[in-house]
Amino acid sequence: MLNFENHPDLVEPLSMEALEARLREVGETRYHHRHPFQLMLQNGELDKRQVQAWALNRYYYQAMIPIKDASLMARLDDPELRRIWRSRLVDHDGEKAGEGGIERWLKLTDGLGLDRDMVMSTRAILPATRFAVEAYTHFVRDRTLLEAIASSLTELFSPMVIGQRVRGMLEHYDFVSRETLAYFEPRLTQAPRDAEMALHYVKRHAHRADQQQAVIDALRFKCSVLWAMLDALQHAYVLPGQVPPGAWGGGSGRENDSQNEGAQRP
Ligand SMILES: O=C(O)c1cc(C(=O)O)c2c(n1)C(=O)C(=O)c1cc(C(=O)O)[nH]c1-2
Repeated sequence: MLNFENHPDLVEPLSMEALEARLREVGETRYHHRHPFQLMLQNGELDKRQVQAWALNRYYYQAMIPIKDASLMARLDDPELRRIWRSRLVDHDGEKAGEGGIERWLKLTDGLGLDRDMVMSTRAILPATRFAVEAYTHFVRDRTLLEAIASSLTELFSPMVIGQRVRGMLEHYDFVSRETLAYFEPRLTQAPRDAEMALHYVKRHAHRADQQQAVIDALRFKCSVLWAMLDALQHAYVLPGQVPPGAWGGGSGRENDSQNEGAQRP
């Protein structure tokens, strides 16, 4: 039976070990490895159009991650911490054009036959994708530094979900390859490095019960962001839902593609 971590709000501070255990419990119950869309993706139960929709929408998350990291970095007054955090920007943006995680994500959308300009314009993403990702960037900008750093702790759990996803996708879909999924390979070392640093910071800085509660809530919030992104895909492209006006409805998105379905022009 899943426990939805029904703990009362903290009154007394937890030990560092107990705080970490509580954070891991949040991930176990709320992270997107349990989402039905993620399960369908890794079990080969989606068709190509649904996988394309996932890659197209997730591009917006990828594109906004360095922006949220830059806003977080602007608030770090310790050069050592800034140096460490800076590696996240380099991971995504690369040292020069044609490198980095965003570029590797575009290799995935290219490989799936989506038009780069359409993907990069983000004009065809779902409204709920946009709102969820913006909620994350605004959270990091507006909340305390401790909460902002804690909200990245979902990365403690991402290697597990990435491993399952890549294995499942390679096994089940003939329209993806190791090359098109190359985005995920470096994440398996980058994410643990980043998550360790964030966890270390949180354990050192969240002493009081209210600070520890804020950290737990920040991680729950971030799990909700990722969950809401998959809910949006599930609703629009899997359930007998409806693709919202202006969002991608099928086809490559290139101007002259007769496969393009309705709904593309906002
Ligand atoms: O594929 C995934 O399931 C997954 C999850 C997450 C996450 O848990 O937030 C990130 C990523 N990927 C990722 O690639 C990434 O760069 C990333 C950055 C962050 C963050 O919060 O700063 N999360 C994630």
